[in-house]
Amino acid sequence: MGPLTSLVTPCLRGMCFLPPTRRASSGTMQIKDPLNFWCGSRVSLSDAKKVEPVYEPATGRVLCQLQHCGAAHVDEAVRSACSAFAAWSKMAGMERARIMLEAARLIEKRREEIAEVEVINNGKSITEARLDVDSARLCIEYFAGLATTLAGQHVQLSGGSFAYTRREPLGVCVGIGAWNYPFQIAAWKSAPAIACGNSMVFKPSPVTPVSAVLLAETYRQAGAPEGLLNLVQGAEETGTLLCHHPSVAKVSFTGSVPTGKKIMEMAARGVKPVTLELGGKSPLIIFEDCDLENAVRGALMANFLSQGQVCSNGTRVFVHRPILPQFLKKVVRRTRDIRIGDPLLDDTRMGALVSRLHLDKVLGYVEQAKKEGARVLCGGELFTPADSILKHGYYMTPCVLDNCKDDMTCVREEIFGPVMSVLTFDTEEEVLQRSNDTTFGLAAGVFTKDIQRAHRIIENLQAGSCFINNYNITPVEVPFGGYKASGIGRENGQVTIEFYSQLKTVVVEMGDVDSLF
Ligand SMILES: NC(=O)c1ccc[n+]([C@@H]2O[C@H](COP(=O)([O-])OP(=O)(O)OC[C@H]3O[C@@H](n4cnc5c(N)ncnc54)[C@H](O)[C@@H]3O)[C@@H](O)[C@H]2O)c1
Repeated sequence: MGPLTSLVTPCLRGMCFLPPTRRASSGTMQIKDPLNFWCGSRVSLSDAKKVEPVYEPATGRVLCQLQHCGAAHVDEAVRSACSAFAAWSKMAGMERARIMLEAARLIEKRREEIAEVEVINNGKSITEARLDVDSARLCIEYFAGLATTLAGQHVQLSGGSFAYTRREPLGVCVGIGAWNYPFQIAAWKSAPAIACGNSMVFKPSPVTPVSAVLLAETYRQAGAPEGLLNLVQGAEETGTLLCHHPSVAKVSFTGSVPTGKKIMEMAARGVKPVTLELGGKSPLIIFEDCDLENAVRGALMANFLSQGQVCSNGTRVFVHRPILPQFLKKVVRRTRDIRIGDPLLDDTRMGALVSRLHLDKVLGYVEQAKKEGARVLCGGELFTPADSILKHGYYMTPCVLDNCKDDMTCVREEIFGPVMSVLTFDTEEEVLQRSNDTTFGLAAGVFTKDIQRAHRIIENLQAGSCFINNYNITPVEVPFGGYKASGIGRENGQVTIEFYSQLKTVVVEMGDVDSLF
């Protein structure tokens, strides 16, 4: 595979894409246009707070230079969102829905282009990136439907008087995203926000700043007012400016627990509501009466999607002692078979981790696990694909650790890489106690054919997103979010409307005022 620069043609502004009949290849995309976006267009900063390189994980090559926003830029973006809010919040739900459905249609049309950009900036496989784009589109379609249903209540009072409630938007919402699902996170935050009549300023992770701008452009092309979704690029400093901005009504954050705590503290100072989607160290419990083939497939889905960089991953795999040998044999065989390599190829199942720094961190966790007594059954090593273009990419082999104990670092901390820790258990009571012995509470899963046991276990697991006989399935129609330190609030599902709107009560007097004075 060699550079194909002469074959590329621009399809989306600023990005070089192959014509629809050709596919992009790793190591060829150039990104020149600015990635900040407000007042309906991309903005180049002459006075950027900082400029730093963004990498292509598959090749280790610099993809573009990111301009970080300072206070004045954040203020411009928030003002842009304020002016869009004035128009958007007064539109009927049907009118908002129409624009959102058009945006969803445009995303479907551009599915391949967006997925390729995601792969090139994030390193995940194209197969997964396409599903992420689908999830983003479905989320926008789902909340477009809900936009038409927003309504209040009418309550009869005595003497012909009555009260009614109005479900109203909050104002300018801020979204701050992590790097593992860049496009999908931007959609999962903006869709419910705008369905409720809010506008948004979104800050992507500085590691993966490239795809969210395609979403902002798409809303605009679909007919949304200028400033409905704005993007400010940057890191901690830019995020802090957003959280403290006096015109911001709410902060919705996806990221790590330590950053989530800081966000909550900042929002508390302005008495702003928060949605926090944070990290996890979730248990997956496999009983001896399960369908073993399905349980093994579930364990792989629970650990190796997105190179293991998934918040809800079931990385503590508790296996009932009688089936441990069969489980390990099957899971190791399938893990060894995972095809690692160029994430833009259709048959690749595991691409590159997001950055050199993160790859080193994950490999460090494997070394630490070995020192603490865990046994590496497969993987956990640097991987260099045969294609020379990929030789500086951030690849590792997916790892299964056996002989794990509850107090090991690999069992207690979120590794956020392709590392599965296998533990054994004997009784239901024991596995429940051990599963819940964590400050996290994002997700949990159980494999068993005993339906009473399945529901009993799930009832007693302290986790917000649970699975019976499957894992990591996230339909947009159902709420997603965590218990305990894994978060506050929910994304997706009807309940999310409550996190992006507020209720006004109006009491209407039909008689005379009965004054006590
Ligand atoms: N629960 C979920 O839905 C979910 C989904 C994806 C990722 N995650 C979690 O995200 C983490 C990985 O993502 P990450 O490394 O990008 O997380 P992170 O916490 O380092 O950063 C997340 C975002 O916060 C910004 N940020 C950092 N410091 C800030 C501050 N002081 N004020 C405002 N913004 C600030 C970053 O620039 C980035 O955009 C993992 O812990 C993972 O579990 C959770």
